[in-house]
Amino acid sequence: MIKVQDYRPQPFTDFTRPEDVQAYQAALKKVRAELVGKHYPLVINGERVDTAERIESRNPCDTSELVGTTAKATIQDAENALQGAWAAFESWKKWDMDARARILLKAAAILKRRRLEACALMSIEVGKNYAEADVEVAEAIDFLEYYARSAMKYAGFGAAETTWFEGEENGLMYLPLGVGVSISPWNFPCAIFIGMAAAPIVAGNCVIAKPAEDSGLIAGFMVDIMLEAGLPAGVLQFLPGVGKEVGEYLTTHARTRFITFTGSRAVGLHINEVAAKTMPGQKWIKKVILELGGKDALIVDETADLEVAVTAATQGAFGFNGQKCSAMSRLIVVDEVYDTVVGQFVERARALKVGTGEENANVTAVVNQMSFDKIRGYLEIAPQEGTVLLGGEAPGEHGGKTGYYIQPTIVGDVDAQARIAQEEIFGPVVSVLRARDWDHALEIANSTEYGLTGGVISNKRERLEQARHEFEAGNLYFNRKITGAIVGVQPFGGYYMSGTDSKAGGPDYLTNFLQLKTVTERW
Ligand SMILES: NC(=O)c1ccc[n+]([C@@H]2O[C@H](COP(=O)([O-])OP(=O)(O)OC[C@H]3O[C@@H](n4cnc5c(N)ncnc54)[C@H](O)[C@@H]3O)[C@@H](O)[C@H]2O)c1
Ligand SMILES: N[C@@H](CCC=O)C(=O)O
Repeated sequence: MIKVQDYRPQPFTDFTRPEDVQAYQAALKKVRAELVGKHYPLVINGERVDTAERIESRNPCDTSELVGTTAKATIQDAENALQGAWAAFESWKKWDMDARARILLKAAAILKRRRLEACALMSIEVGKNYAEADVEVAEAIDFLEYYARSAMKYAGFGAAETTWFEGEENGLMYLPLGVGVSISPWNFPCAIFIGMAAAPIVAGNCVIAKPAEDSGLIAGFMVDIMLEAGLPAGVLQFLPGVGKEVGEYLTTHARTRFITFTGSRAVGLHINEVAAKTMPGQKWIKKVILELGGKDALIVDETADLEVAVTAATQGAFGFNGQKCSAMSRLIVVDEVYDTVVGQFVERARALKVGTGEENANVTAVVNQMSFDKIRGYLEIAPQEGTVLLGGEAPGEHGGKTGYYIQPTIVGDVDAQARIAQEEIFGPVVSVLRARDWDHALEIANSTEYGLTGGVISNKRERLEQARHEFEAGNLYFNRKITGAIVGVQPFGGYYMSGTDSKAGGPDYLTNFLQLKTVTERW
């Protein structure tokens, strides 16, 4: 058995220290010199495979800048990746669990050394500011370290307990599923991309990883680290491509054993539907793991510490421009403190600095034209659905740079059933809802089809206990922000329309990618 010290999450960098800011700025220069402009081909069976067409990755904070390109996989590439992964599975499934875990631990060590480069690349590719990028790379390291250790629980015959039965030996063993496809979003393009690949891989599966179109470079960077760590050919196939093309091909394929998907509700539900249809020659029921969107609420009651409330609301709403499934997009405040809380929240948000990821602004540009247009659509209906207290405009430029800039926006007195209170906007736009009292606030919080994150700022113990049971959220937080789950500390995932509650970074996450076999021998 592998000998490692207990898992401890990575500490975050303190960017109030000038030396840490300088180190980050040096990394930005290094990345501009060495990674910007780079092209990442596909990786199939350990070989770099290029394609005639390419996917461009542009800086959302300055769309004139081409950050780099990836290959654009064809259907034939997807087929080759799938067949190659099944061939690799024949040997990978026989590796000892600790040998597989060692590769993740080595990848974590490499990423620790290249932490600043990964951060800087995300600042340029998706517009993360320093702290957001730093926390994400810490999470990526944590996923590798945590899943490597979790894997040990599932090694060998008898890994899960059975009851003694006279005259027989009975035992359970965990087996990998086979080859699966991992489809990831652009908003956590390092941590979620690698977490969704590393977990099935350490469990003995082979994975075709399809990154989001907007974040192929950081994904390619992570694949290079996994290969450098010693992952054998074919175990991780890197397949940047268009979701509707290669994603669709693989999710409907008879030889796909499992699909792990993180992204929008619409695409997730579509995948769930097509994956449920049995294709000719298919000999299993596909396993589908879905992590989808949210319409996450924070309740502030009249007993709350208002400073805690305003800080939690500001961080939860505007961290990475609200582009988190966990973002606070509904602030529910009881009438008695509504005006005070909302007034302070608006002032705090007004002070946020808008700019580029590289400038370390609080709020940067949203990821792409589609997001920009979608959010603009919500800004147009906002005045009919409430009172716009802050922002409300989408200037599309900042400091002379064209980019997908949206003003931090707060809309007050929104009805709980309004579209901006029900639909995921995925941008820096918050709906504030007035509740008569605590019971009404909880009722409003539970009035969407989602169930991802939620929070309560209150000093009343009975209410916190009630919320513990009745607030419908996969991740519930009291007296703090509702974003920023840490691997192993706050296993993450939602239920209802937010997903299958698989709890990434949790103690049972690897069982999503394992099947159990009972073996009995009569003596
Ligand atoms: N619950 C979570 O843990 C979690 C975490 C991060 C993001 N999200 C959600 O992700 C969404 C934002 O990410 P996004 O815009 O990249 O989502 P998206 O659904 O547009 O895309 C996600 C991935 O799916 C692929 N895809 C698109 N169409 C496909 C198809 N027909 N078949 C197969 N694959 C297809 C895309 O190429 C991309 O790689 C938000 O809704 C957010 O809440 C959820
Ligand atoms: N796990 C992240 C959210 C991931 C989705 O975007 C958080 O807890 O804030």
